[in-house]
Amino acid sequence: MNLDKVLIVGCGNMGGAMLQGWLAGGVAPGRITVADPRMAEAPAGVMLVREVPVADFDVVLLGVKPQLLDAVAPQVAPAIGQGTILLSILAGVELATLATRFPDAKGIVRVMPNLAAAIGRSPLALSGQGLDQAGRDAVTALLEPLGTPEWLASEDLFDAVTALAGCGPAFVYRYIDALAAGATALGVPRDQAQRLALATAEGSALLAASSEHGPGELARRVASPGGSTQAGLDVLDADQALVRLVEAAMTAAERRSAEMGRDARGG
Ligand SMILES: NC(=O)C1=CN([C@@H]2O[C@H](COP(=O)(O)OP(=O)(O)OC[C@H]3O[C@@H](n4cnc5c(N)ncnc54)[C@H](OP(=O)(O)O)[C@@H]3O)[C@@H](O)[C@H]2O)C=CC1
Ligand SMILES: O=C(O)[C@@H]1CCC=N1
Repeated sequence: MNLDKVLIVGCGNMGGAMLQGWLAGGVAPGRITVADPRMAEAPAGVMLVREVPVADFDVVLLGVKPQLLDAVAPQVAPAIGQGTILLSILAGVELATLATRFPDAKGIVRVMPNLAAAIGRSPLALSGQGLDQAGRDAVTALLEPLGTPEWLASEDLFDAVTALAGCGPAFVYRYIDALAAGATALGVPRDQAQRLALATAEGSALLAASSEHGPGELARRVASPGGSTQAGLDVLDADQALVRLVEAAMTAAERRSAEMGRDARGG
């Protein structure tokens, strides 16, 4: 299946990151049209329009806020022909909700990426309806330049996966800031602490990604018995303090996704 012509509707933070990732990954700019009312300019070769054109696209990527679904759906519907696959990155909004707004789509796929799509390093969780294996394979191939697409066993996992893959970078950035703030409190100059915290996070993630060992074993290798790392880990691990805090944050994010989905369902 040939997914040649792509329309991005709403090219803000996340749609823009996907556009950047596709171009960096070698997708020809002439394949992509962007419909966004206020985007200042599109990268060279990408067509920028202010309103959704009446044309058949192979793929329409919906990149607006979930709360705008009902306002945008009538504008987008004319761009969806019998052969069009709709990709939605809208947090919370279910396949069934999308199907009522876009009944003509050949297939509908929810995608949960994150901002690292811009550098081809995003997880991309997928759940879809209406596509055969060839269609799913074509969607996977289209998304591969953005990172690591993987299909979920069930759409029921989507809000949980949103809390991880979609929101996750913000949680990681908070942790990097917390490392820097911790060092600043110990007297390290703020800008130096920020540099060291970022380099620590970058090196640790790259090492974990390329290591045969999991994060637990890597942490064990950092922590000499009775040493300074173990003293710090004892604080993070006491009463599962860090795990419980992160679980609470992810639960809140998951609930908010589900709530946005319910709001969109009722629209
Ligand atoms: N940000 C993230 O990291 C992630 C976001 N998402 C999902 O991505 C979606 C977009 O989020 P995000 O990129 O952060 O939001 P943004 O507000 O940055 O992007 C939305 C874009 O849509 C534009 N827009 C508004 N109305 C229309 C319209 N009628 N037609 C076309 N474009 C329109 C907005 O323009 P203007 O600003 O001028 O109104 C803006 O450029 C959300 O549904 C979110 O759930 C999913 C994963 C991660
Ligand atoms: O905050 C949000 O709702 C979106 C979904 C995942 C990341 N950003």
